[in-house]
Amino acid sequence: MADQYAHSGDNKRPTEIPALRWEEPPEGPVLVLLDQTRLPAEEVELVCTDAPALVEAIRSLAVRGAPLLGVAGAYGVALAAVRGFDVDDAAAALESARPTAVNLSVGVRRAHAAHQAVLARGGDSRQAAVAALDAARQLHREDAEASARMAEHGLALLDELLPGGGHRILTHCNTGSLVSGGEGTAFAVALAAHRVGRLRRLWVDETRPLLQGARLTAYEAARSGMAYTLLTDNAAGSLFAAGEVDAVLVGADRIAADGSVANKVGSYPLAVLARYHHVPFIVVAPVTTVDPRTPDGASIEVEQRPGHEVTEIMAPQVPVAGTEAGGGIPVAPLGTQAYNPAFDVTPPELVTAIVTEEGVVSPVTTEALAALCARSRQVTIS
Ligand SMILES: CSC[C@@H](O)[C@@H](O)C(=O)COP(=O)(O)O
Repeated sequence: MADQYAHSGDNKRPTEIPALRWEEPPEGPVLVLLDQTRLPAEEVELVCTDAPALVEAIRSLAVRGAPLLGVAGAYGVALAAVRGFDVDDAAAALESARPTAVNLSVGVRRAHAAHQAVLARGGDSRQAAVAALDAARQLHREDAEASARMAEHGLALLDELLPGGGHRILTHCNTGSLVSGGEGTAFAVALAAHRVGRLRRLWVDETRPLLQGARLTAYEAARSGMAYTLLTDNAAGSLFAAGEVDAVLVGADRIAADGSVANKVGSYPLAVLARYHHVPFIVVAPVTTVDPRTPDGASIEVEQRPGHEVTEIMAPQVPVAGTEAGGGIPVAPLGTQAYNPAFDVTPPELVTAIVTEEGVVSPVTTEALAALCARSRQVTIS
């Protein structure tokens, strides 16, 4: 395919964009988020001073992506604790802010458990708050480390599956430093391939309806200097048919015990296309995304988002109160019903491999995933 479709990012700014940070100004501790709803047009920060503000930021997707939701949730518990709010209430509200990404509840529970453990030992609320914050910081560091190890394992897998090099990788949604304490999941693998000169091109699905691919992945790809090309989600079929895709790399929001993968809606059709065209479909996710308590794909709760995200474009993320409208530009007749699941589920038989920081699972089976979880100190098998 002709190179006029490619965009070589020429912006050599740092590739790691801090998606969130903890700050302690004189007025009191805050969690500062890069507002992802405003990217790429503006780099605007959102300052959360309490858990309800963070819950709203999570619902509106100002902060998003499975690993980062876990880190944000943990800091949210710490924020409630250090500011003297009810920590149990905050933890419950944060955990239920979005249902599909298991990492959110993993992060919230980890900081909450650290807080509770100190109280149970007779510690005071200040000591308990310090423990919650330490747990959040530790999770943040672990996420960065996991990201680096996933990139190593993922690159080795690509080299094994595609020995010729010059990889043309298709990705969906956004999985880079905007969703992680490090360089992300699937995007981190593409970045690793780019750094060693083996990425020929990153194909970026725009990811309707909220355009995480166009707005965020293209933003990250441009910053990294890699060759990338944006396509509408429904152009992926013709790209496969033209023989232009060597591998698909996506992240995950929850991986059931049987290896079913919930990820951004549109991932499942890519897996079907990949199988038809004999292209590997690779999922990259930290071990915390594997949820042994969810037995199979049918048991994964898929978040349903408001219809206006489909019937309008450019809607502000805070909906217009008391109406179904989102305040954006209508692209469908008023009153049109919309089907808007945020995620879909890919069955394990369509997944070539799951890359984690603990290594690669391939073929994807219940037994192999259970062994992975048993090896990892981060996942407790019930
Ligand atoms: C590493 S990120 C994996 C997933 O969280 C990502 O692909 C995704 O689906 C994010 O969805 P979002 O609705 O933007 O939070």
